[in-house]
Amino acid sequence: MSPAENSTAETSPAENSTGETSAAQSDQDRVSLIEAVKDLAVVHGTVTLSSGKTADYYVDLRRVTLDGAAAPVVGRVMRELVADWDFDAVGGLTLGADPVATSMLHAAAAAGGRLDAFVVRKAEKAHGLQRRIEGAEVAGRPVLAVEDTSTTGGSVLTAVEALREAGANVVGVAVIVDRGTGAQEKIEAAGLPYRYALSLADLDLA
Ligand SMILES: O=P(O)(O)OC[C@H]1O[C@H](OP(=O)(O)OP(=O)(O)O)[C@H](O)[C@@H]1O
Ligand SMILES: O=C(O)c1cc(=O)[nH]c(=O)[nH]1
Repeated sequence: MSPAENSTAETSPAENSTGETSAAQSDQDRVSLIEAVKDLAVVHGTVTLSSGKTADYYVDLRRVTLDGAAAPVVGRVMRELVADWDFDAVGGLTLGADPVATSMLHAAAAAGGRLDAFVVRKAEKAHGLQRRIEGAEVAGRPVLAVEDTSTTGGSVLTAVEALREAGANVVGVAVIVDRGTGAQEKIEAAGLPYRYALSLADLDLA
């Protein structure tokens, strides 16, 4: 088998031999992701959010990013969302960001590429190697900061601050669901481009 044939055989059904997702597959992935978020993650009722504010619905994306069928879709959709950005490692503030980053790592591998991942701890670990950022070394590298959902943008900006302190070049922020409550403005004010895969309108929450 030639190297080209071999690489085709190793790609996922969603990818062609160059690792690009076809337009039809992208559309199908987006529809699947919207369905998964609506079915698994949207919970109606009064909830207290990370920021301390209250809201009348919650989007528990961990139920999607840790779902065996939906997680690979998350990886493909998020890679496609930032396909024109240049980075070689991905991660964010634990815990919501972690499976988003690893889904992208696996999607890249399935497409014959490579993407490293890292986890930004909420606080530096007090024992062991006492690291704040676990996994791939980020110093001097172009990295993408991800999040499952953003409300105020505070969590992902905490990660961005830690990454910048560690010497990473954060190229942008990407999240699965944007709640439309000020994250975009805050992240852009920090000098970063911001993209989201799904808006409230996509989830019939607007
Ligand atoms: O944009 P923000 O106002 O920061 O809110 C969004 C954050 O809230 C949730 O995490 P949470 O704080 O519940 O912690 P967890 O990821 O450890 O579950 C979510 O996963 C985001 O990280
Ligand atoms: O702001 C938050 O804490 C938050 C909102 C949301 O919809 N989902 C979530 O996991 N966190």
